[in-house]
Amino acid sequence: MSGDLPSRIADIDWARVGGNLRDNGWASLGRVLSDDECTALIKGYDAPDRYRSTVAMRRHGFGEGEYRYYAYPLPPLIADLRTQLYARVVPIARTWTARDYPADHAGYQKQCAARGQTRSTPLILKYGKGDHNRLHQDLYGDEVFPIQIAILLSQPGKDFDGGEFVMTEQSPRKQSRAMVAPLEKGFAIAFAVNERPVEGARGIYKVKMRHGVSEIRSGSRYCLGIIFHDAI
Ligand SMILES: O=C(O)CCC(=O)C(=O)O
Ligand SMILES: [Fe+2]
Repeated sequence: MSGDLPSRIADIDWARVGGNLRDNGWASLGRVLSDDECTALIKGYDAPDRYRSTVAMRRHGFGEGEYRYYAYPLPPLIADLRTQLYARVVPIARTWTARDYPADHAGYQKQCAARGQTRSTPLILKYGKGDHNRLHQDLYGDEVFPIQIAILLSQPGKDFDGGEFVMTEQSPRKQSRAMVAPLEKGFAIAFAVNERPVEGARGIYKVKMRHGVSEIRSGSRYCLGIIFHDAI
């Protein structure tokens, strides 16, 4: 892949992303990280001083597998991804909530801090054979930024099999809709954290979204999660 991170992010068709998010609650961003960047992040999984905590998913009923929250200050690549992606999704988030979110992530973090949310939320998840991530929403307090990003760090069909990124959407008076996002190593997806607005005949209503990962059948799968609100 070519170009530095700002040009890769600038090259994404953000109007299409906004349209896909509006219509389906998720959008592919295409390739955002190089193979080398993915591999370096995976290697960093075992460097404990990068992280503020490690979560064994089974203990909390979250599934099977493990994840780690990056500690502040974030590694430069993670910090750059978070601030640059925030600047692109914030106009979309404003149309979802009619809230005038700050234009830059530092400004938004101040609003999180004012509600007691100061702990970092970017995370790296690690799954082995038989692991999975139950359908959930990444809520870490009352302050919720409505869109988040995940970047797959491993290659399906080579590093692992199974382990698909799945989402459900629950609309009032309807059965749930299931969606599967195709991802490859270094590819990213933007998706709704908890709900998205839908324009109905009688005004706007909300549909509930959840995301998770189906069982990994073989190999190991790593994923980077970029959540824009901080945690209590
Ligand atoms: O491992 C995945 O693909 C999903 C990770 C996840 O739940 C997240 O990024 O919030
Ligand atoms: Fe998640």
